Amino acid sequence: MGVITLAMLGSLAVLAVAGAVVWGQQADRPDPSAVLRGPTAGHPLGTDRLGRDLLARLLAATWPSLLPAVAATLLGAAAGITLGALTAVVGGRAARLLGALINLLLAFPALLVAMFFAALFGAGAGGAVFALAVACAPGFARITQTLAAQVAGTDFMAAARVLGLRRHRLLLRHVLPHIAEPLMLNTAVAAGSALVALSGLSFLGLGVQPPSYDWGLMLSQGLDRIYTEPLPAVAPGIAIVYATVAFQLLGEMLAGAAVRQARPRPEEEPVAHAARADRPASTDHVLEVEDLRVVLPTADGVVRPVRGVTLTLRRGELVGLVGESGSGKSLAALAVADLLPDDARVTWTTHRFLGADAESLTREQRRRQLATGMALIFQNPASAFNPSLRLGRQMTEAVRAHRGTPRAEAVEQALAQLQRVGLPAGRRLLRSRPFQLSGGQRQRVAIAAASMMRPDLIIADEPTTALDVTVQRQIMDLLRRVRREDATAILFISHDIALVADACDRVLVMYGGTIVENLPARELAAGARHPYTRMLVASVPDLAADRDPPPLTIEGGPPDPCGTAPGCPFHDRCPHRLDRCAVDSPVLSPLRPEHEVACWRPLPAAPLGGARETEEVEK
Ligand SMILES: Nc1ncnc2c1ncn2[C@@H]1O[C@H](COP(=O)(O)OP(=O)(O)OP(=O)(O)O)[C@@H](O)[C@H]1O
Repeated sequence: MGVITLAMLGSLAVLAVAGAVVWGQQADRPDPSAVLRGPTAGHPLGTDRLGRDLLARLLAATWPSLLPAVAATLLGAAAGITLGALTAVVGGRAARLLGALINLLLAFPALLVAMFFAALFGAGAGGAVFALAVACAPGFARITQTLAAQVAGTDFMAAARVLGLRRHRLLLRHVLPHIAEPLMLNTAVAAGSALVALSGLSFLGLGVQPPSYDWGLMLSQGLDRIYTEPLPAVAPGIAIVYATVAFQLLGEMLAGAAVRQARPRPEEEPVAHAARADRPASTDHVLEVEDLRVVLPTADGVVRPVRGVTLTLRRGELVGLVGESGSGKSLAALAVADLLPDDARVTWTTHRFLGADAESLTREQRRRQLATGMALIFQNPASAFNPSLRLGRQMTEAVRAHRGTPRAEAVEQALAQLQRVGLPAGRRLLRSRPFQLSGGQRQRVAIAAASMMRPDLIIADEPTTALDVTVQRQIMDLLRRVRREDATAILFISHDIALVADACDRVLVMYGGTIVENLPARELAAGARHPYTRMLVASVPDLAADRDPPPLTIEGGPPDPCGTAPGCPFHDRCPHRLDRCAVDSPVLSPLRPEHEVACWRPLPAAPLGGARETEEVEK
């Protein structure tokens, strides 16, 4: 498509530049002896009423046909984009007024607007260009407004506003660069439409006026004798279609290039989705995942945020997943829930949920199994709910869709769940919209909604991080209640080591996309054997502890998620590393029942005094 598009655009560009120079004289030379001729060898498209060669006129008209179309598009785009983008940087009332103005302008059909203004500005090429620019500006304003609205709410815009950036800087530096790509595509496509519209205006006598001419005027003049000589009308029609298709293809090509740039193909990895037959399915195991890997394409190459995660969750078990930011906790969880974007490459050797291998299910069976068996609770309860829908509808949606539960029964179930999470005024709540609730209430509703299907597994991705400390404990207690009463397994992702140690049964410690230690939560403080776990625990500040020396910090930074270096991911930050740590990757191996570690040199168990003492003893 790229080659064809470039060939078409190239031919138009050559004709536009050379057409008037090469064929201009011939196009304007009258021949009284050859008036209104049909196609002959000398005049392949025939002649007009002054005996001028129509092929020469068609080729010479490339420039006067294309230039006004491109000019009108650029003018309309500049006006529309400015209008639309302003809605993102001006304040509330001004933005609403601008929005209303855009809606008002859009209410009139573009061609009617163009005809009105063409008549107002006076017939002629200049008037037609301005008329068309006015007509296409609202379309650009609308798409820009929509795109800019997505940028307006971002954190970086908020930060830029806090920094006191002026509006034009916000516009030029933050808004326009983020939405430039779709606008360019739109402009290319709009140029084709502008050509058709301008030709239409010339056809109607509102555009180019004789003795000037463009394809639209030639089409109009050829129409008089279309039944006797079709070519004089058909040929300019074909020229208009040809140029319009070239502009449309340019838009398609730019769109394709944008998508490819955003999603380069991830490298093929030799990991197959082959289930391991040597591990029998266990009904006690809700989830069994082995060697889970995620590869994500980005503009700078592929990242490998999850690099061989193996985890098992038993029924009713509350398992904490901890690790520093960027270690791949969320992506591993989303991969388990099949919620990663389509371009993510997810592989595993075993993925068994509720005893069924993922490969043995059809797409539809798997979708249904995940929808009914698994629920997710996200960090930000504000974005977990659709702000425009009442909570009742959102809470009952899944049971009604997947279980066919009648509405009244679903509402009763929702009320019972709300009661259980400590929100007794259920009926009023079900009629509320998410923004009417506090963060803690919303997270309770999220837990109630997650429990509606009585799922076998709840993945809670930092459900307490956005809440204050007292509410955090309440939410944690709720999750424990849910798992106790429903025997639901819970994977609890958190940065709060103390909370995890206190509330969970087992802790998985993640570093650099792999699980480096799996141990009972009660042993986290004193029994951790991996140096990273030990340092992670030692870096947690304790209100009761002596502040001198200050809490430990782990020197260095996390491994590059794009890197492919061998060895232990923690080796360059590890004070206990051996030579082999840089070259051999340790695998998660049992030290004793219920305790696994991926380390070539696990530390000795710490004395009862805790991790900090061990660090000091070792130093
Ligand atoms: N859509 C994405 N495209 C490319 N890289 C991504 C994408 N999402 C996440 N990453 C990268 O993958 C790595 C792991 O991200 P993930 O969100 O799983 O970390 P995390 O351990 O959950 O961190 P946090 O505790 O801060 O939420 C990070 O380096 C992140 O930058």
